[in-house]
Order: sequence, then structure tokens, then C-alpha cells
Amino acid sequence: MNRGGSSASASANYLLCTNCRKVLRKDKRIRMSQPLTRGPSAFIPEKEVVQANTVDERTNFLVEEYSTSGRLDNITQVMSLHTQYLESFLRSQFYMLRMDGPLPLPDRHYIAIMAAARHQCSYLINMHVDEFLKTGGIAEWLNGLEYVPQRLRNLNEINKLLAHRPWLITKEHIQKLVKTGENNWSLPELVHAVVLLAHYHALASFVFGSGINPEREPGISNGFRLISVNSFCVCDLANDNNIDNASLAGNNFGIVESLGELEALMERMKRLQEDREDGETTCEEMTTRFEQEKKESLFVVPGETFHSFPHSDFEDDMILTADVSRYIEDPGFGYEDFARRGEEHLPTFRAQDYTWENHGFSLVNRLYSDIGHLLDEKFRMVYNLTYNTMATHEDVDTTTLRRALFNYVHCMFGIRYDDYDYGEVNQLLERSLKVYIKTVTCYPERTTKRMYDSYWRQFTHSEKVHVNLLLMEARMQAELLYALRAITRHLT
Ligand SMILES: CC(C)C[C@H](N)C(=O)O
Repeated sequence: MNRGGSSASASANYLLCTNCRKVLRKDKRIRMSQPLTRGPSAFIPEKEVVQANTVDERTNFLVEEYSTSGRLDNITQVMSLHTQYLESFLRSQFYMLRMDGPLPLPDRHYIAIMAAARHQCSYLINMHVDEFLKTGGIAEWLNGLEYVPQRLRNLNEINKLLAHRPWLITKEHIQKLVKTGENNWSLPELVHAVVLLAHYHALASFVFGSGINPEREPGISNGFRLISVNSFCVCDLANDNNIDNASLAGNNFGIVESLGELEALMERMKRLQEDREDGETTCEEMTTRFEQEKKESLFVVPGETFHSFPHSDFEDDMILTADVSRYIEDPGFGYEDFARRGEEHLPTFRAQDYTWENHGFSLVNRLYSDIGHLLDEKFRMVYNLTYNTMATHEDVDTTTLRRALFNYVHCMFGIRYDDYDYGEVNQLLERSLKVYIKTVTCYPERTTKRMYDSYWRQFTHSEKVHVNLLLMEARMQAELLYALRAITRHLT
């Protein structure tokens, strides 16, 4: 109670680390921490990314063709570890930002800023502040939501729900946006906005999940750039204090043991594949397994320490978001475990009733031509992407593992595939990996290097980036499914 007063007065001058909540800087102009590694990512040694880039002509070509900024930014560099995917990603991003479409160019960038602000992602905010100005946006809008037209401001609610609890989006939200007299949104405009919001929420997951460093060159933002709050504090270097140690305890072993782990994981994958061929599990059993996994995801807590801050007490988040919060309202609103909603128990989203392939895709495509194809291509690409490797092993069928990653994300959003056995998630994803997945997907701003390092110690960085691509796209698809279902309901 009393803490409120002192924290509030402190909030003007202090900024806390997203991870350990230590004070990072006292003055807005001074950055106290340096990124842990130079290069595009704080998690990946520079030479691993750079080596890949220099041999890759294709990446350079793609940047020339599809990059909006015209340069090889840090996201692109890290993603270029997976060139095939990078192409789908850049093409769809270029389409939603630059090609003919329902929304004016500067508005698209402003919407990207609003989306990134939900996760305090200063990297993306800075990037789109530059682009907003370059495409003729009105500088005054960068003072915050109060300075933008009401119509744009009205997106705040759907931005918030989409980012943190998309299952709450109803056709009433859609109705409100399309039927508010002079400030109304046409459906094509709304679909364009929703696609942008989902894309940038998901991209924020990628940025934090891969430890993307701030860009080196200054932009053109005329003082509207934010000091990077998503840089990494020294706490990440220490092996202590910051994360729920119990969550990671199962994985705190040496290299030798983790080698054994890799073999054990591969053994489990093989067994699951064989079982699938002969065993039939009953429908009830399958339902139970989903419910169980959904419930258990509740106890996968990214950094218990954060939860020791009472939920009603948001000063700490306020301090953190001081610069960023002008682009959003209700900064304290966050992910709430789907499974926790006990009594009111929201029905599970049965993926069969509203699939991307049969429903989402055609609706999107109808209202905002061609984006459906581009997104579809990207989802397929990431879902099927494989090199048939597991760390140093080759010729491995990794389908079960990749599917478990994708479906676990959907499970945390309450989406269930009734032909999928969620027992597989439990057998294949160890606890430290679940902590990482949940953090990156639901609270990306809390991701730490230690979380990134603590799972799959034998795997390459490129494989961990691959994991991030799966998480990002699964999240984007989950958001779209909920939003598009609400639009369909509004239409029928
Ligand atoms: C995420 C990784 C397990 C993917 C694996 N290296 C593959 O090529 O399929």
C-alpha cells in the first residue's frame, strides 16, 4: 500500500530490468547495460549469424526485393539462418506494409507500433517510428494515442485482447468497430489491421525469444526513438536470482547428462511414431489428455519472482513501460491462463470447427485480397520446415517434435485438435522448454538468456531460432483464428 507512493514518484526517473527488475538507468538518456554479445542477437555468438549471412546471396537478394527499410536489419539477419522461411516472411510483411491495401501506409506503421507496445518491444517500436515518419506520418501522433484520430484509437481494445487473451474477442467487439458512425472501420480495413496486429505481436515474441539486439545505426526519428528497454541486464550473466529455479532444476546438469537427454528424447520420438501406427486411444482419453495439458500449462510459470508482485499492484509495470505506454491503454492487462478460468470455463476452441485452411484463409482472402495466400504459404512453410537433424544427428524424422511445439502454443490459447494426442506434448517437451515456450509466447518481454540457454543444450542456435519461428507463427495463427471467427460470426 505504502509502496505505491514511493514507486510512483520514482517512476519518473527509473527504469527496471524486464528480467530481474533491478534499476537499469536513472536518467532517460543513459543506458546502463550493454547487450551481452555484439551482433544481431544477444543470445547467439555474432560469428554464427554473420558466417551464415556472408555465404548467402539469396538473403541479400531478398532484402533488396522485400525489405521495407532497405537494409539487413537484425531480425532479418537472425532469420536468415532459415532462408526458405525468410522469403515467406518478408514477402507477407512487405505485402501488408507496402502493397496496395485498405489502409494508408503511415497507419500501417502506427498499428505496428501499437502492437509492439503491448509487449514493450522498443526494437519494433523504433523501427516503425522511423517508417511511420518516412511514409509521411504526422509526427504529433508519436506523442501517444491521445494524439491520433479516434478511429485509430478505437483499435486499442482489440489490440489488447488479441495480444493477451484472444479467446475473449466476440462479434460484439467487431460490431462496435464497424458501426461507430464517422469513425467506423470497413471490414477490409479491419482485417488489414488485425493481420498487422497479430503479425507484430508474434514478431515481438521472435525479437525477445531470439534476443534481438538494438540496431546500431540511428534512425530518422527526430527524438521519438525510445531508449532500448529490451536490452539485457547483467543479471542474465549470473546463474541465480532471476528465474524460478525450480522450473529449471530438471535441466541443470552437465553436458554429459544432456547428451543422454538428447538420445532419450530421440528414443521417445521413435516410440511415439511406432505407437501411433498400432495404438488407438479413445476419444475420452484424448479429451482428458488435452484438458490435463491445458491445466498443467498453468503451472509452467516463467519466473515465479514476477508473480510475487501482486496483480493489483502495477506500479512496477508502469515504471517499465513509461515510454512505451503512450501507445496503449490499460498496460497492466496481460495473458491470463486459459486453463485458470475455472467456473466460467470458456469452451475449448475446437480447431475442427474453425480451421485456418477451411475458414480463416478464405475470409481473409476475400476481404483483403491475396494476403490469405501469403499467410497460408508462410504457415505451411514453417510447419513443414525441417532439415531432418537433431543437434548432431542426421536423417531424423522430427515431425512429432515440431508438431508438439506448435500444438503446445495453441493449447495455451485453448485451441484443441481432436485428432492430436496431447500426451505427446508431455513426453517430448521438458519443463525448461515449456517455461521458455510459455514466456516467449505469452510474456515475451520476460525472456532471458538463461531461459534460452537452459533447454536443449546440445542443439544448435539455428535450431533454437527454428523453434522461435514455430512459436511465432503458431501464436500469430491462434490470434487470427479467434479474430476471424468473431468476424465470421458478425457476418452471419
Ligand atoms: C526444431 C528442431 C528440432 C528442428 C530440427 N533440427 C529439424 O530439422 O527438423
